Amino acid sequence: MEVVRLQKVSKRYGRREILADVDLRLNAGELLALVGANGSGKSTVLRLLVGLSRPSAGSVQRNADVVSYVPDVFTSHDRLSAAAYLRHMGRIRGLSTRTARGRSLELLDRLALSGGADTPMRKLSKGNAQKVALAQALLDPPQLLVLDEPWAGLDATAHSTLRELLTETAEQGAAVAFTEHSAEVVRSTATRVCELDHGRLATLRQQTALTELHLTPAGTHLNGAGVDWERHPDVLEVRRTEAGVTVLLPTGRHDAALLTALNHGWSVVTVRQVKPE
Ligand SMILES: Nc1ncnc2c1ncn2[C@@H]1O[C@H](COP(=O)(O)OP(=O)(O)OP(=O)(O)O)[C@@H](O)[C@H]1O
Repeated sequence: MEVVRLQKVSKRYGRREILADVDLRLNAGELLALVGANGSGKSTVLRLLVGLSRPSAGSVQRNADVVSYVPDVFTSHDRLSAAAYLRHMGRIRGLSTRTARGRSLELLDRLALSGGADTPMRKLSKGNAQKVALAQALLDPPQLLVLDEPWAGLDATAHSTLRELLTETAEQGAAVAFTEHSAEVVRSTATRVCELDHGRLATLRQQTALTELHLTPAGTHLNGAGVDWERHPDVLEVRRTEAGVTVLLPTGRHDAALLTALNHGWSVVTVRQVKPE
C-alpha cells in the first residue's frame, strides 16, 4: 500500500532550486534511506514527506492518519521531565494518560534512557534527549515515520535498539524514511536507498528484507511433521538443525508459512529479520 508519494516535486528557496522533478513513492513496510552530500536536500525531502514544507511545484499525496517526525535538532522543552513531556505528547495524540505513561516508560526503558525519566529535560545529555525525541515519535504507532539522522548521538546499545524499533515499525505496516551518513547503518537497516545529487533523486539499491523462522516439530509429529519445506513456494533456503529446521523467506510472505507450520504441529522457536548482504 502506498503511504506517501511525491510527484514531480521541485523546491526553491528564492531563486535557488534545491529539488528538481523529484518522484518518490513510499510503501507500507519499506525502510527508505535517503543519502547524499551535506546540503543536497535530504532534510528538505523529509519535511515535504511529512507536510512541514510545501513543494514549489508538483504534488505530495499522503495516506496516513498517524505521521511521526524526528527532526535533526530536537528542541527540548526545558522544564518538563522526559516522562511529563511524553505524557503530554501522548495526550495530544489522543492517548489516555495511562496508555501514554505506560508506552513512554516502555520506550525509554528499551532505549535505556539514563539520567532518569523524571529529570528536567534541560539536564539530559544530547543522546538522552534524542532518545526522548525517538520515544515521542513512536508513542502512537505511526503509519508514516520520518527521521532526520536519528542515530546521531546515540550510544552503541541504543544504536541497535533504534534499528530494531524501526524494523518493527515497518513490519507493523508503517512506511519509514530516514537520512543517515553512515554506509554501514544504511546497509544494515534500509530496504531501499535513494541518493540526492544536485537536486535529483536516484534509487541506488533495493533490498528484499528476509525473515528467518526457526521451527521445531512439536508433540507427536517428531519426524518432519508433514511439511516439505524445500518445496514450499515462498521458502528460499532450508537448513536442518538438531531441534528442527530453519527456513528463510522474503519478509511479508512469512505469515503464510507460519500458519502452515502451526497447522502441521510445528512450534515456532524464533522469528528473526535478516538483512541481505
Ligand atoms: N529555510 C531555508 N531557506 C533557505 N535555504 C534553505 C532552507 N532550508 C534549507 N535550505 C538550503 O537547502 C539546501 C538543502 O538543505 P537540506 O537541509 O535539505 O540538506 P541536507 O541534505 O539535509 O544536508 P545535511 O546532510 O547537511 O543535513 C541547503 O543548501 C540549505 O542551505
